[in-house]
Amino acid sequence: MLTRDVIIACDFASAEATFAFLDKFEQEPRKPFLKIGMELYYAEGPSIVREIKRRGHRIFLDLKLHDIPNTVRKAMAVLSKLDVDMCNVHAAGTIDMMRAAVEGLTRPDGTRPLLIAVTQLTSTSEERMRGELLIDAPIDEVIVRYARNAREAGLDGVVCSPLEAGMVKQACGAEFLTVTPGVRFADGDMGDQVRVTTPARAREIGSDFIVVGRPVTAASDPVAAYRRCVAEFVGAE
Ligand SMILES: O=c1ccn([C@@H]2O[C@H](COP(=O)(O)O)[C@@H](O)[C@H]2O)c(=O)[nH]1
Repeated sequence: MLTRDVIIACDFASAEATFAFLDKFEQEPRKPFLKIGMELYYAEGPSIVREIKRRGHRIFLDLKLHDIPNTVRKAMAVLSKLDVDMCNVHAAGTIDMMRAAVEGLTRPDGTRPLLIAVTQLTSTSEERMRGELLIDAPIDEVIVRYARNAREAGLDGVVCSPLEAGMVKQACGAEFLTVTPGVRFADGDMGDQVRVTTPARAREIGSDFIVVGRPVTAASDPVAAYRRCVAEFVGAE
């Protein structure tokens, strides 16, 4: 059983900016769990993963693979050599693609990082999903269906909004992970996110991990913002 935690999205353009940010957390008793996304990984490559790991952080490598099964299997086999704790694919790639991802990610000794699937991006509204993507179903149904597909393919959980964490747990079981971006403080700016809620509400609904970027990285005091997330979502330890 994994313990509820806050994951900081390190959406920075360079290693230099990332380490300047991380240096602020030197005195923290807990080493924050970090997410490395496309921007930082494409800028710096695998060395940024190794260096952050060397500093003792857990890493969610958020590259959201979405391609034909053979390509995803081979790409995941490469990523399996990086010592990350969690990585992901898009559930829209189908059950076959997700199964291929599991195969590729599994190391010769049978171990692998956690693998989760993005359901519908938290920046997508039901209106746009129906109107632009021509997916003609309630968004909650789509998310639960993608979560069931991910579970069938052998994945460990999904990325969804915290608003959907409860229904995913109900459909797929309490152990099936919900990793949830789309988190804002009650007084915060939504930016490009659509399906959002607060860290406190995410905890009530049952999310396992909240992923928080700009509310922490763009805060005037990022450490205080991170502590606020931990206090609301994890509570007293
Ligand atoms: O559906 C998704 C999947 C991934 N993300 C990522 O999470 C963070 C959120 O950052 P904020 O600044 O807190 O909005 C970002 O790295 C996204 O790539 C997501 O938001 N929604």
